[in-house]
Amino acid sequence: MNPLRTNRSWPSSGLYAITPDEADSQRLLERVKAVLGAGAAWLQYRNKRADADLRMRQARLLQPLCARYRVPFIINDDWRLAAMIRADGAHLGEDDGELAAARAALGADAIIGASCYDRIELAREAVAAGASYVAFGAFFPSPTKPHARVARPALLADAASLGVPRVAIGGITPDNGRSLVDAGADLLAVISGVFDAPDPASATRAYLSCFAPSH
Ligand SMILES: Cc1ncc(COP(=O)(O)OP(=O)(O)O)c(N)n1
Ligand SMILES: Cc1nc(C(=O)O)sc1CCOP(=O)(O)O
Ligand SMILES: [Mg+2]
Repeated sequence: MNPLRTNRSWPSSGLYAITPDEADSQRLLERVKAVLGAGAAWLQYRNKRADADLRMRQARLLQPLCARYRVPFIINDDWRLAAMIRADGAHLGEDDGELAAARAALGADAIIGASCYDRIELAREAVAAGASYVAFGAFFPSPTKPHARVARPALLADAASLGVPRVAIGGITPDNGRSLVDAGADLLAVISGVFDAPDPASATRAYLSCFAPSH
């Protein structure tokens, strides 16, 4: 496991829950509360369908909950929103702006993640530009992003020497997650497997078993 390079003491392994495109803010809050209560390590606020106003309101609703559970609160796509509300970090993909600009705005202690898809070179560049973690995927067919590029689990081992936590994403279930942890993933990032489940708390607990020592 690679520790996060920040002065804050955040966990650097476990379930990284990512919110779904939920318009009903109260329902979102209840489901996130269940997931954090069941032991998710990190939360990313992601809502690709919301306008800027709803994203701001939902982010402000979830932020104190994360603080209460001592779970880092990461904003997807929009480092300016993260800076405005003083979130714990931001996640940036290839269309989401310059990582160095996000680092300059958010400061040294922010968690800034970078999508690296199926490419180790992107991960090297991201770490050089100040990324706190690198994310690879999709490892399995993703109900949320059916056309995502496909990544090989061996990438996770290739990225070990980068010295930052490695996040795996894309179609991860409680049944296939352990194979990625065994391949080197520090965090498993999941949307549908957690939030489309009838009981997100028990789904969360099922993911945690991917990190338990095997007998
Ligand atoms: C942890 C994590 N990994 C990857 C992504 C995907 O980011 P991106 O490629 O920018 O795609 P969108 O999420 O913006 O659709 C992520 N959000 N989180
Ligand atoms: C947002 C996202 N990014 C991916 C990538 O490969 O970069 S896969 C993905 C969707 C993850 O959702 P689910 O857990 O429902 O498959
Ligand atoms: Mg993005």
